[in-house]
Amino acid sequence: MGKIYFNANDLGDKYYDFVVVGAGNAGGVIAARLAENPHFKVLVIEAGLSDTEPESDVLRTPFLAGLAVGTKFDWDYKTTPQAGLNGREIPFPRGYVVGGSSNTNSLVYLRGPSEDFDRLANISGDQGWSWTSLQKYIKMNERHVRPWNNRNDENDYNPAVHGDGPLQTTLVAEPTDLDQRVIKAANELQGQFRYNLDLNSGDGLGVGWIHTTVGGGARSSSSTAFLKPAIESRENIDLLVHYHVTRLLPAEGGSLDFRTVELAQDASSQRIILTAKKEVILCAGAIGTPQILQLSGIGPKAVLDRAGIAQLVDAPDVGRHLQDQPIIFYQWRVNSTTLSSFFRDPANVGASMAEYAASKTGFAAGVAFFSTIAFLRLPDHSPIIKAEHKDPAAGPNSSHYLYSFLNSYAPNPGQEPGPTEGDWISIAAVLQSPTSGESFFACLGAAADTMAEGSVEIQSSSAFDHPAINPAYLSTAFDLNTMITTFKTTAEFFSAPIWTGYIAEPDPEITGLTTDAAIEAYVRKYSTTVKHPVATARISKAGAIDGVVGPDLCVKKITGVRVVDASVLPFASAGFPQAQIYILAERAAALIKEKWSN
Ligand SMILES: Cc1cc2nc3c(=O)[nH]c(=O)nc-3n(C[C@H](O)[C@H](O)[C@H](O)COP(=O)(O)OP(=O)(O)OC[C@H]3O[C@@H](n4cnc5c(N)ncnc54)[C@H](O)[C@@H]3O)c2cc1C
Repeated sequence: MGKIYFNANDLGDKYYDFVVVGAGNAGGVIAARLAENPHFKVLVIEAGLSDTEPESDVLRTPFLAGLAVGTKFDWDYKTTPQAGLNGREIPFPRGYVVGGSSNTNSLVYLRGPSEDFDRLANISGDQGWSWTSLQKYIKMNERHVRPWNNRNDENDYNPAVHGDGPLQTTLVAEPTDLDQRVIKAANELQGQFRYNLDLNSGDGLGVGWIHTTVGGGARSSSSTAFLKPAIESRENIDLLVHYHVTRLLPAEGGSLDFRTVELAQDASSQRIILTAKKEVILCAGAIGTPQILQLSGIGPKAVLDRAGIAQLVDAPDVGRHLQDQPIIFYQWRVNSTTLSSFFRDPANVGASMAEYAASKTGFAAGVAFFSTIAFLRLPDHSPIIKAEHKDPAAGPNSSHYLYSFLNSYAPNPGQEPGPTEGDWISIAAVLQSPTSGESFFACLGAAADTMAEGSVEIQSSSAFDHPAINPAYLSTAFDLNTMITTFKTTAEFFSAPIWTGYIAEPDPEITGLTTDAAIEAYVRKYSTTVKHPVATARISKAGAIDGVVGPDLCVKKITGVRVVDASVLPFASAGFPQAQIYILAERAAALIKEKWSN
């Protein structure tokens, strides 16, 4: 068995071939796969907490997915004031825990269009990143399992596109009336709203079921599926918890080999130095990775100068090109019962939690309030695409925006009833109807692509100061137009016969959204983050002067360091990033193993 350390001094004089920085979505996969070679010794260093800490039920219970935001398991970042959002600074969650954001996210597992991966192959000049080439990594990573109630879901997905990997994914256990209506509306409307049997097939357009990273009634994360099983079964992998990697250090003598990491528990504690024999693999995510590189003197000169860090390597794209999409909710009152009535009575939620605690079954064992999704495109001759002379989608079969349908009320930040901090009961406060005795449902609208590019920049030379995170939301005409379209096309979707008599009336604020100007005002007032940041250490072709890593994910201009996480993805994903990052990590691990196996 490997060991889990909470004190770096206990590592003694151990040596490691690989030091993996960050035990998140990618880091767990990289570490576990490398440890499959018994000749490799692997250390994973995680800044955040153990995922078995008290209160970690919030991580494991599917019903509570997303509620770790703002708790001790969250980095508690905020963006800079966003001009496109009326100057608001918005919370920018990231998992601060073993498992990283794969342990705190909303569980959606959707790989996105094959064109996203083919674009990655073209940008990097390595066809190994294409959808077709990646199939074996997709299949070795993920496995479809039935939901907790063993519902026969055979007609709701395509088994041929799923594999036999450790990561478990599942469909909704008890589809609701709303879910069934969404699928029926798709069949009635066809066209861009056509039903898509399995949105994980590489066909990323249309309306279909959401797959979630849940198995056996609990979250399946990179910790539970990869890292922990590896530590429990192998001698050659250790985990050091609650230590920040504060920077990478170059080898002595002016070499640009950066296989030495400096770490510490907090700003004032002793610095510890470790050197990887083979490689350091940065898996610290789209915020942590550019932060570590900049702290190490690898980044844009102006940013490093302002923070008082000597530039060792000119790498202008470190921290640049940050992409993340805006998201918003629209609500309608319905002539039917949705979960908002269920949530209104805390006794219902209490009973479900008790059942879950006893047997991992029941309502809390699944994601019951958003189980369907639509991936849609702007019209081919959209004036906004013409005006921009550019289409940010990866190709003609990739979406520009998406809807998800929530079987409950869902307020935007600042709308009532707002979330209360704290335990699981808060979800009832968030999702119940605002008016007693009535039922609501909500449509989540989000951009799938964005033209905005922001930045992550360190503000000081301390690894314990948060960097400035500027996603530049709604800073382009394209992004604004896309968000306005998310609302306008709801009318088209709700024109399907199945909705007749179901939708009673829009929420009062939605009633006023009759002009583009009114929708723009709503979108700027309420949009927040979809929480999918990428591209802050972008991949590019070998030898290209732009980008941070080459096609093998090694950091350009230096030796000894690779990056494997969301930061290398060159553009916002038209799917959901966790699936793409799992796939990226599988192939990256294979590349690393291949390099060092002889
Ligand atoms: C609340 C929320 C909901 C989301 N919902 C979804 C969803 O439903 N579906 C989906 O596909 N995606 C979702 N995402 C996004 C998705 O989870 C992330 O894009 C993905 O998990 C990022 O993977 P990663 O490996 O790049 O980073 P992470 O999984 O974030 O891992 C980075 C790890 O590095 C650690 N770290 C950072 N800095 C240091 C340092 N200096 N030293 C040591 N360790 C460090 C972090 O603590 C973390 O554990 C969501 C994200 C959040 C936060």
